[in-house]
Amino acid sequence: MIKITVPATSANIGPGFDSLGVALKLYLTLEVYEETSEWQVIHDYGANMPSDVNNFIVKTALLLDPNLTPHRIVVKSDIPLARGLGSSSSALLAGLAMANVLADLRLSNDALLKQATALEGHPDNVAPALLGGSVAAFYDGNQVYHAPLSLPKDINFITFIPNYELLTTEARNALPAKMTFKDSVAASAISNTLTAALNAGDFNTARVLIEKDQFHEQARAHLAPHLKIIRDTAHQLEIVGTYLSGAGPTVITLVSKDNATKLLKALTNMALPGKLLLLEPDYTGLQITKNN
Ligand SMILES: Nc1ncnc2c1ncn2[C@@H]1O[C@H](COP(=O)(O)OP(=O)(O)O)[C@@H](O)[C@H]1O
Ligand SMILES: N[C@@H](CCOP(=O)(O)O)C(=O)O
Repeated sequence: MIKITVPATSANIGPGFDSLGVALKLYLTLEVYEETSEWQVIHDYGANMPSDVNNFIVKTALLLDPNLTPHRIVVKSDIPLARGLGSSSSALLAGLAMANVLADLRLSNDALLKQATALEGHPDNVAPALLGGSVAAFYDGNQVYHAPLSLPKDINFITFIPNYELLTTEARNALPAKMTFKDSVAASAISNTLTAALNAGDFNTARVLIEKDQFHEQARAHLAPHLKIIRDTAHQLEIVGTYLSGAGPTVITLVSKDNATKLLKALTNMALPGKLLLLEPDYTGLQITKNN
């Protein structure tokens, strides 16, 4: 049996639209069993998720090798679908990694990252899901340039996952078609300074900049009205560092360990419709193990 494990991811981290992301300790696992005459996908996502060759994971694997022999595979995941925690990237990477192993293609991580980014359209989920930790990345249509970002030691991600789905395609449709030159300069300056602050270990500057996105949050505010509510609640506790995770609707606040309990308690008392989790970064990324 081959087991592939892929972490969830939180993309953008505020102002790093389509370029910053972090892997989190929630996982999709794909177990690959015996060869079969047709693809069989065992999962508990419900009847709307295909269980045959039309399954997204199988379709992705077949893009890498159309002649792949069908297998029985089992998918289990703690990553909620269409919530802004990178479920599609985890499934996509699992499919690519499965094809890489089954067809013995021996693609490097860089080659896999390029394939995954080309399919996903942006590298901010697939790069940290593959490599672990936090990553800054840029895809020029040909190559993925990427570099690790430092995270403060003992950082926690207080994560509110609303009980409704929001497809990334829908949330991308809400984005403006254009930005002025002046606004683009300001928005990228914020993002650049955030990455420098994180790599310098200056969390006090970083957490303020995390809330200063000018690329996407405002345009998506109507799709995730709880972003403002959670940010305001955190501010009342003097906690700064709340952002829309990926395309939403999940909202995350980056906190030090001492602030985590305080914020969790306040948010629990508000009983917003959804799930609250305290997550930590995953520093390992995609893993493959083989058991005979
Ligand atoms: N494990 C999976 N198996 C098959 N398809 C998946 C899986 N995870 C995600 N998907 C597909 O990706 C879609 C969600 O992707 P997307 O809208 O980008 O949201 P997310 O923020 O969770 O990545 C799902 O509706 C489903 O079609
Ligand atoms: N940069 C993308 C990130 C999408 O992440 P997801 O987890 O919501 O798929 C965007 O903001 O559209």
